This record gives sequence, structure tokens and C-alpha cells, in this order.
Amino acid sequence: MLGVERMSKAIRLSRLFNGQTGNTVLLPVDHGILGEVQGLEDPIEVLERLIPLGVDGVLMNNGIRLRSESLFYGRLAPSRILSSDTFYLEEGAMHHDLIAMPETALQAGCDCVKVLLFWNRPGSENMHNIRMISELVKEAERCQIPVMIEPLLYDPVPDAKTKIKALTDATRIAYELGADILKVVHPGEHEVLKQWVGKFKVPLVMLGGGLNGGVDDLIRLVDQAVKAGVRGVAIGRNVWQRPKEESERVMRMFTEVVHGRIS
Ligand SMILES: O=C(CO)COP(=O)(O)O
Repeated sequence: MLGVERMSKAIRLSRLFNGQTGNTVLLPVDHGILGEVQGLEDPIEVLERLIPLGVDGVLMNNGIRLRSESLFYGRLAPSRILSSDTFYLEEGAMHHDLIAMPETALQAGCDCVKVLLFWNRPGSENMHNIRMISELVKEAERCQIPVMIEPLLYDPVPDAKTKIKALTDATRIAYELGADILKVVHPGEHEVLKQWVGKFKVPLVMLGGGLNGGVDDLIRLVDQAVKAGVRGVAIGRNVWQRPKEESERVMRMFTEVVHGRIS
């Protein structure tokens, strides 16, 4: 029985990655949980437009999961990752909690849950996050749902070396808490990314952050990350905050670079 349960988590995890290349192009459209977002006024339209261009998985909240279900019918449809938390800041204090449990993902046929790990916050908040993620990992294990953890620094760290140290600590903590996938910020140094790939024995995917730069720089960054061993991207705003045609071009180029068809 234990073997069967373990296998089910491995199968769900494998559904996030292309069977041939082992890599993945994930499209996050979960930003609306923080309020209106430019480019994501109609997430369903974004999904209808971009999924056919080669998306392997979509990251979304439960409401969009309910409204978009028919886009995921069929054997060739992308996998779905359910965002399981949200946060807001009030008078400098961060409130961060779970809003969707692994059981919901299980019942909905999603393949993974995703949670943020903010680091470099006051000790009580860091501790709250650690406790919350530990509970989520325990519950996800019971449901055999993989957990994607996204280690982030919320407060800006201007010094590059200090930032790398804090991000490496945060990623390490996410790994220790039981991440099946790490969704990481590019640390700013190729060698550091390579070291992360070497020491964290789970797949790493790279997030994008706010819209910045041109398409060529973005594609070059993704290409280098994949060459460092990163298994794909989970990039949202740098895709769908661009003009429609450009966003579609970026999506096509992601699939080519991530799956090694061009470089
Ligand atoms: O996955 C993400 C949000 O859940 C990352 O999105 P961005 O690329 O917009 O930072």
C-alpha cells in the first residue's frame, strides 16, 4: 500500500515535466489573489491564448481552476498546480496563510500545490511560515500531492553578496522543509544557480519577477538557466504583461529554449 501511495506522488510530479526532455514551461496566472494585475484582467483569455503554444503546466488559484476546467480536458492538456497561500501587508506586518489545501488539489485532479516561503522578515513571521509550510508538507504527503516551494526575499537587499547568501539560505530552508520542486529567483550569478542545481536534489524552475527588459535578454537568461541545469520556467508577468503578439512570441521561444530545440 505504501508503495502505491509513494508512486502516486511520483506520477503526479512527472506530469509537470515533458516526458521527452524532462523540462517544463509553466505558466503562472495566480497573481490576481493580490488584487487586479495589469495583463491578467481576464486570466481565462490568457490561458486560451497561451496554452496552445506549448505550456506544460499552469499555476493558478482555486477560483480560476473552477472557471477554466474545460481547458484541461484530454490527455495532452497541461498539468495544473494549485496555489495554496496568499499574503498581505498591514502596518509593516505580513499576514500569510494557507487558502487551499492539498485535499482540494487531490479532489480537483491537480498535480501539485505551491506555497511561498518569505525569508528575511521578522523572526515571528519567518517562524510562522516555517510552521505553516511544515503543516502543508505533512498534509500533502498524506494526499500524495507534490509541493512546490518558492523561497523569496520580501524586503529588498541592495548588496548582491548579502542577497545571494539570504536567497541561498531561503532555498536551503525550503529544501529542508520538504519541497518536491523549488521555484527560484535567479540569484544574479550563473555559478550560484549551478551550485543550487548541484546541491538541491529536486527539480528547480525559475520564476520571472516584474516585467523588465527586452525579449532577447529574457530568452538569454532562460537559456543560460537551462544550461545550468534548471528544469524550466514559471514566468508570468514577463510573458502576459507584454503586448499580445510579443507575449505569444515569448511563449513559443520559451518552449524552444526549455526543451532544447534552439539555443
Ligand atoms: O509563478 C509566479 C507567481 O506565482 C511567478 O510569476 P512572475 O514571473 O510574474 O514573477
